[in-house]
Amino acid sequence: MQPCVAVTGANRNIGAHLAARFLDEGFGVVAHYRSETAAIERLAARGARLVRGSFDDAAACTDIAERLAAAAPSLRAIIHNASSFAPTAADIPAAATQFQDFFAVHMLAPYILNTHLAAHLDGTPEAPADIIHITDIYADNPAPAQDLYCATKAGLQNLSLAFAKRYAPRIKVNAIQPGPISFEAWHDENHRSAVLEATPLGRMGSPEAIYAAVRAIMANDYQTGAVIPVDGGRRLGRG
Ligand SMILES: NC(=O)C1=CN([C@@H]2O[C@H](COP(=O)(O)OP(=O)(O)OC[C@H]3O[C@@H](n4cnc5c(N)ncnc54)[C@H](OP(=O)(O)O)[C@@H]3O)[C@@H](O)[C@H]2O)C=CC1
Ligand SMILES: Nc1nc2c(c(=O)[nH]1)N=C([C@H](O)[C@@H](O)CO)CN2
Repeated sequence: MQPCVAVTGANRNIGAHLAARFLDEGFGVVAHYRSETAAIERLAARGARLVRGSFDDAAACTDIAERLAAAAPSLRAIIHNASSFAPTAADIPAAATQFQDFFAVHMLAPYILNTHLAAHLDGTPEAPADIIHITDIYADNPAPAQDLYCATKAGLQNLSLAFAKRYAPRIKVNAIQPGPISFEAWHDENHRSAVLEATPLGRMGSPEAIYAAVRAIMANDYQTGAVIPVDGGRRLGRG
């Protein structure tokens, strides 16, 4: 039977690329998504099983976890890719709402899904399964304008270390820290130029670079609790 991988936020960009590449390589895929997109329809047409839902609160995360478990009784890996990214709002009530939303998708959802799905991960001490959290280089060195996003990504990164201890030796738990893979529409030209100027490799990364890091972690049976930047050196700057 083909090994199966669950990917969250699989309807666009990096998540959609990860799911498509796992299908290319003959894995079964359970694709979680929130909004309908052409990319999620393409994954379904290629045989991916779909689980739709929004990580709004504990009840919603638990419901999604149960539907993921039903869709894939046996899992080789779970990739926590889903994420919300926005500058912190200027007023406190709006920022407080953002904080709850970022906490739910970046920390509560991985916590609940991992706790529910650990028994469905088909690892052994000799051949461990994988949980991979996609964090951000900003988890270690936050951008003040996105402080709430960064803080919850740092929380996810810390959960990676706790889960690495909790689920060893049957499951490895690692984090990947992307650098500039894509820009948001609200990133102006000055920001884009400044980011690339501060990136030693001088160019944007790609979703394929993240997929390569995912597959390298899965291929290494002696790596857990690792935090792996895939950022063109962006975290170092040039100075
Ligand atoms: N792109 C980059 O340069 C960088 C990316 N990263 C990280 O890499 C990962 C992928 O990035 P990227 O592809 O750009 O991400 P996107 O922002 O393009 O997509 C995020 C995904 O998460 C889903 N999502 C967001 N909030 C929720 C929620 N509350 N419940 C369920 N699903 C939700 C989105 O669904 P919907 O379509 O419905 O909104 C979408 O599928 C993320 O974890 C991101 O933080 C880190 C650093 C840099
Ligand atoms: N969920 C997301 N997280 C992040 C995104 C994104 O588009 N979605 N993008 C970035 C930035 O582009 C950054 O890497 C470059 O300034 C960070 N996180």
